[in-house]
Amino acid sequence: ASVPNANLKRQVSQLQSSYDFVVVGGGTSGLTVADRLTQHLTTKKTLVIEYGDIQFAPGQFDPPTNWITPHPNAPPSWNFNSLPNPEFNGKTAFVRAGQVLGGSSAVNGMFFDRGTKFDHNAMAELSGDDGGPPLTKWNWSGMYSYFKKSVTFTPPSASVAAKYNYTWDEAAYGGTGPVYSSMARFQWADQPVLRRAWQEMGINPVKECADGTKEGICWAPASQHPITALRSHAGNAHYANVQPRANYDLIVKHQVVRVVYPNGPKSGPPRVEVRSLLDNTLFNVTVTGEVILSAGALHTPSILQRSGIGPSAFLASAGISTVIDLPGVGSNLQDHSGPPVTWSYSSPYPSFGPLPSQMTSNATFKAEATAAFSQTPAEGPYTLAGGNSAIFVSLPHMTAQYKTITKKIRKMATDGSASAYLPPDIRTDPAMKAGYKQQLLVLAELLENPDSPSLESPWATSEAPGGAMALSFLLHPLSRGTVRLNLSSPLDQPILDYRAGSNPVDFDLHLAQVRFLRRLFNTTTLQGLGATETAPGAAVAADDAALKGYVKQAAYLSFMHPCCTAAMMPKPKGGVVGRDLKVHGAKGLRVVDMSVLPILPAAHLSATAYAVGEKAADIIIADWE
Ligand SMILES: Cc1cc2nc3c(=O)[nH]c(=O)nc-3n(C[C@H](O)[C@H](O)[C@H](O)COP(=O)(O)OP(=O)(O)OC[C@H]3O[C@@H](n4cnc5c(N)ncnc54)[C@H](O)[C@@H]3O)c2cc1C
Repeated sequence: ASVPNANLKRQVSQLQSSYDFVVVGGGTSGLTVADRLTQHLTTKKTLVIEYGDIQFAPGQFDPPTNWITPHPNAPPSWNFNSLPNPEFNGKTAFVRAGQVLGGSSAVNGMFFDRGTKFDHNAMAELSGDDGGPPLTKWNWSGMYSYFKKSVTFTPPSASVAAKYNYTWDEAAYGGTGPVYSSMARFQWADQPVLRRAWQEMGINPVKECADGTKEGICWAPASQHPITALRSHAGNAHYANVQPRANYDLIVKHQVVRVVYPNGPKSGPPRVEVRSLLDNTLFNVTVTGEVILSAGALHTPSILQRSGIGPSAFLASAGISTVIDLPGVGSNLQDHSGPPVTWSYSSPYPSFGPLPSQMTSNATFKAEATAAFSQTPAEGPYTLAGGNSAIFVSLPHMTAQYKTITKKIRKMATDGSASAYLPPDIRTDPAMKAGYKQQLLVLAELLENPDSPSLESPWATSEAPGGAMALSFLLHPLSRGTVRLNLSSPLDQPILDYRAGSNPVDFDLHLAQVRFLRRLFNTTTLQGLGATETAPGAAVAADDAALKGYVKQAAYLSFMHPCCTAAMMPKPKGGVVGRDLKVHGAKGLRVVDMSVLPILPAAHLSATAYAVGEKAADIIIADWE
């Protein structure tokens, strides 16, 4: 990585006496906002305060890793283990978040897709869209231009496109944003096998999945440079590659503890209390314009709670005086989750080649892969990152019984029984109940829509230890978890209570997904290869209770997409921010990161984090210009 040439500070003494804007967290959304603010509001000074350091390479999937290498709970990532999930036999969710300049975009799988127009229209409905100014509309038409703006897309060469049958539509792109989006120049040998099998299951290839519709088989670009295939992330795109700007300061290895309103939250902006990770000293940054919280879905709610903004009962238990009682802070946690189906082939798997296991088992293959990546343009397995294809399937295309499921959801929403599934400490709160009811009604509509995917199965390869697998992602979960401060150590990572499966309808959805994916084993392609199902197995799948047992045992409870912990919904619906992203009742304080989504989209989240950052920047610039 190039050495950053903007104004890097490592000591508090190097900071200016006050800033117009302080962005808390130099991650995916935060650096997007900081870049745009400093570019357009040239007389205003912006400071980014980042917990991690500048540590750009290697990220996950970058050489010299073995394609997927576990990271320790240390920079550049935080690892979280959630509280045990009783509905999943006490299993914990393993979640990771970026702890580095660039945030999670610097460590993620680089799968670079977008949600659907149905997702974003649903979010707009939940945000309380009442026909206000276009800038604060969060429906698809209010978001699409920001998805486009945030990236520069480079189509694959004709030969690469022909080799892998890549399809795309440049009309979905056309922006010149500093984040690169391009197609891999490599696929593992079994990739086309699954693609053929999915088509035999009636899942049709979609030419372009980034234009608001994506029900079918999708190619997604990766967030990587089109020639070098190096990871493109917020740290290099929105900071290191920015020409020096006198109004753009960054301090790294400092933790924002909280925001402080000395005269109450109506007389903002607040000052920002910061802790040096070098010597543990505390100091305040004076802000004259706004504080923008962009610490990600797991840390933004922690900062709000330490600031006295959150569920008052919880704050009282933590010994923190309530500044604003906002029960939604950290109370709407969602993530993608689900079990795989697995199989083996009668002939030895390596009749396909190459496969990812060769990265660890064959030193020559790995050396060749490393050399290929250094070519111009880069070639080989390292250009694929975590993979760039997936199926996205709607509930009506998975099961004829879909209306039984959506009827159940509507019933529990309208008769009020659903509130029993909310986290215990906010369960009786009228605003949280009203908001959850609306979320469920909106989700029932999404789940019923034959064009709105509710299952994703991503694949770069089906190879897995001991055989082959296809994962299922529950794209629109109904269960809600919490992020709460660790009372014995409130400056540390917060406590995550995923509460996976607390709404029982999530199991109906998991069961429908597994049963649908098992149809793979009846396809001519997999039968022809002698595929034998290893899990869950026909006997288990035939029985609801047994299959539920399998889901509990085999599910991954996080696919690293935590969100929605400071939801953009009205205050009487349990929301934390309005459509202008301002925290309800707090002057000079906004949230701009994946916390603000009210529900998960049918997508991995980084493209959405950039688009939200771009849109937020325009909203803030319009307010201050
Ligand atoms: C391992 C992994 C794999 C993933 N795979 C994909 C994928 O393939 N495709 C995809 O689209 N998405 C993927 N995601 C998700 C996606 O990258 C994130 O959802 C998105 O980048 C989040 O953006 P954000 O701006 O909300 O937060 P982040 O980008 O995480 O930024 C938050 C920043 O705040 C900093 N911070 C936290 N607390 C403080 C504090 N108190 N003071 C100062 N700074 C603080 C953090 O260090 C971080 O830099 C993955 C995520 C992970 C972790």
